[in-house]
Amino acid sequence: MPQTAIIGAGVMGEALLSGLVRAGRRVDDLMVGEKRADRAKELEERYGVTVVSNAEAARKADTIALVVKPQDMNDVLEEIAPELRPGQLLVSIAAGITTSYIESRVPDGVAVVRVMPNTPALVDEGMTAIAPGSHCDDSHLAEAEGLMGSTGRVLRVPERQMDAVTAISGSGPAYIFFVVESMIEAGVHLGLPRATATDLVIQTVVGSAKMLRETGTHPVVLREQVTSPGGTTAAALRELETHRVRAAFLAAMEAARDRSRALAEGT
Ligand SMILES: NC(=O)C1=CN([C@@H]2O[C@H](COP(=O)(O)OP(=O)(O)OC[C@H]3O[C@@H](n4cnc5c(N)ncnc54)[C@H](OP(=O)(O)O)[C@@H]3O)[C@@H](O)[C@H]2O)C=CC1
Ligand SMILES: O=C(O)[C@@H]1CCC=N1
Repeated sequence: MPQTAIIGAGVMGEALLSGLVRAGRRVDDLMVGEKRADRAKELEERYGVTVVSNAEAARKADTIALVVKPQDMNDVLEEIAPELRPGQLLVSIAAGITTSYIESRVPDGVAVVRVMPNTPALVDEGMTAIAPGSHCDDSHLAEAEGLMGSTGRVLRVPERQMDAVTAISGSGPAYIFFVVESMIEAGVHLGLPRATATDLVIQTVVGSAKMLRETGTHPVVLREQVTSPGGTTAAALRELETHRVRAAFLAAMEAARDRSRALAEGT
């Protein structure tokens, strides 16, 4: 069986590893590149996966997922480049790092796919966008799709859209958790016990997400269904507009897109 290595076993690296294991990938066909001994032991105990040096991962694996921070990417590529050979596939999860950045640091003929997942991958509800580099064929894209498909949905996009994707779905879960946090605090302000407010908000978010996915109805229509004339929802939405929440979301996601672009320049 083809061997897959994951270099960088933090939040997303472990999300990918656990997704592959849950999806039935044989642990014997997986390996992890991790430099910290205590973390390596933890992963070996939790998943039964073999932890190796980055160089060994690069030498042995057919597909190598690069799951380190953008700021660590150059060092990792310098370390593994001498071990790489044409025909191998690099799948990069790092925000902002372009396929051309990676291609210029590895031997010719190594295929690169850039992907942007999100943390709901941990519960198999991830959203990943994937974009091919310049030496990719369809089998490389299909391999990356299979890898990321173990943790949720996968969408192919042109690479020029990746910074926007990062701003929307990559960082997206944080915005939703921020809204949830704010609604729970508001419930507490209104006199609800914290546990009650938490239950109410979480189920409201889960139910609303399910309606969006299962009905396919436009969010504006779903919002209008909740908004009775002269009622409570209209009063609340008016406050959100007065506080320019819609404009704040636009500005926030433009900032995330711009930050993604800047990460490639190492700033
Ligand atoms: N978190 C998220 O929601 C998302 C993150 N991403 C991207 O995923 C990547 C990883 O992010 P995240 O998992 O959150 O970050 P983490 O900091 O949790 O994980 C990065 C891991 O890489 C390890 N690492 C650093 N240098 C090396 C090296 N030379 N060799 C092997 N391992 C190394 C770190 O180890 P140590 O701690 O010992 O330094 C750490 O375990 C980033 O590029 C990010 O842009 C993409 C989508 C969503
Ligand atoms: O905040 C970040 O830079 C990473 C990329 C997308 C989500 N987390």
